[in-house]
Amino acid sequence: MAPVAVLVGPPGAGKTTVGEAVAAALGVGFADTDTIIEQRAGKPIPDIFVEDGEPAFRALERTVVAESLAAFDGVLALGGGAIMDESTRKLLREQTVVFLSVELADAIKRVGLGAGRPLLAMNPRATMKFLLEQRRPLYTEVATHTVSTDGREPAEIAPEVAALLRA
Ligand SMILES: Nc1ncnc2c1ncn2[C@@H]1O[C@H](COP(=O)(O)OP(=O)(O)O)[C@@H](O)[C@H]1O
Ligand SMILES: O=C(O)C1=C[C@@H](OP(=O)(O)O)[C@@H](O)[C@H](O)C1
Ligand SMILES: [Mg+2]
Repeated sequence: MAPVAVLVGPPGAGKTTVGEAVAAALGVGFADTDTIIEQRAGKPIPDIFVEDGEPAFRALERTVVAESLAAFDGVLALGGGAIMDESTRKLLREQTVVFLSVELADAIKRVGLGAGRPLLAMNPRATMKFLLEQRRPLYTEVATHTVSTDGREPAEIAPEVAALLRA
């Protein structure tokens, strides 16, 4: 079993929002690894970062992503940093992976002051700029499809993603 598609991209790309709409359009299930992580940990992501530290979050994320890739057959959204892990990138080589791209201006507009995203809690703009530059090659490496989201609404992006998955 494998997901119909895996959505990757930076925070604010719309993985969660667009992913839900794509799954609905295709009539398949939707899952977000961040939600599964929160269920497993029994607390929200910011609390995991503060109480257990980022390495503990990344370890749980690696496990949840691997399990979901093996067992889930709908549309799967990953957290923005999941692709930092080399073993995760390796697993993604066998998957249909849609990179939702977003540039700094729109990403910042969408995540605001970073509420609920602990990495962006301080200096959201500088941090986002760094994350985008550091991760862009990794998103590109794992992507089988790339869809730009800048200046576009989810209502326009989701049908485009659904269409390319049907093709
Ligand atoms: N294309 C878009 N245009 C405008 N706002 C968007 C778009 N995609 C997502 N959003 C909004 O941006 C915020 C972050 O979206 P989300 O789906 O959580 O992104 P991700 O999961 O990639 O971090 C949400 O408030 C969402 O409603
Ligand atoms: O970019 C990251 O490292 C993270 C992105 C978040 O997911 P979204 O990309 O859905 O915001 C979430 O997994 C966590 O806060 C870490
Ligand atoms: Mg998300």
